[in-house]
Amino acid sequence: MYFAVISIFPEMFATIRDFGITGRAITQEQVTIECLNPRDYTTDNYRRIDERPYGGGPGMVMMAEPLSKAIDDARLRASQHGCRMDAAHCPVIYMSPQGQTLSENSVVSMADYDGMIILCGRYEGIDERLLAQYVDMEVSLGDYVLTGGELPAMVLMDSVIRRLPDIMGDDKSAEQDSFVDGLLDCPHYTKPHEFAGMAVPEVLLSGHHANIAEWRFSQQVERTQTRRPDLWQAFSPSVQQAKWLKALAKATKK
Ligand SMILES: Nc1nonc1C(=O)NCc1ccc(Cl)cc1
Repeated sequence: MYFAVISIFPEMFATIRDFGITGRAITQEQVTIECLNPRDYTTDNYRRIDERPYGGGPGMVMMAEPLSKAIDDARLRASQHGCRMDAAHCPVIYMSPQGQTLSENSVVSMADYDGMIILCGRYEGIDERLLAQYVDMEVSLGDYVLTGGELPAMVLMDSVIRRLPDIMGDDKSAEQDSFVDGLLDCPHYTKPHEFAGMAVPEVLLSGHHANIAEWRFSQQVERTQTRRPDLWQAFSPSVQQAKWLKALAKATKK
């Protein structure tokens, strides 16, 4: 999958390029991340990418011209990487609190794209005419305001890369499917057997995989019911999960 990020701080993206699963996806050439700096598309001596806002007010606004040239170049490079250049296959995504809130479901569908071009804003905002002309999708991490779009862009790329095929190996399915089903994750334990006077739940040491799977599901149910009743309301169990729920209901009735 091809990612182009438009940002005045390209160095920030070393965070996902140089470490962990996202870094490995790049070395294994499953993922390409290119950073394009709008400053490289300016024509004046000061390499201006921001100006005072029309209508007055505090701060600066990012100018349309350098961003439009950077996005045009990103589109060219995306097509050279084999991306089909339309909104359904390689959208221009703008990270902002005004966008649609990111969820695991939308991450899963975005993993099907050939690529994406992610626009990272700074200052007070980006000239609206640039957004109108180029942006296919506005995405928000949540209702809080950061100093720029770079961290949101890295969160988006990290979550999408994690859902690409052959990235997470075979252990992905277990923990991943549970959350995608709309339940919170179960607790996890590892060595040593005892920590701070607390042991590990016996069932996890039993080697009884069916009981372990049922116990983990019951923990997910309990956590989701207590911490996220909204998710619990929306939850639709699989056939196996419905069987476990029935058994759980019986057990709690006794
Ligand atoms: N919450 C969020 N979810 O996605 N992005 C955010 C966010 O706060 N961006 C900060 C931001 C975005 C655009 C500009 Cl021009 C300046 C700062």
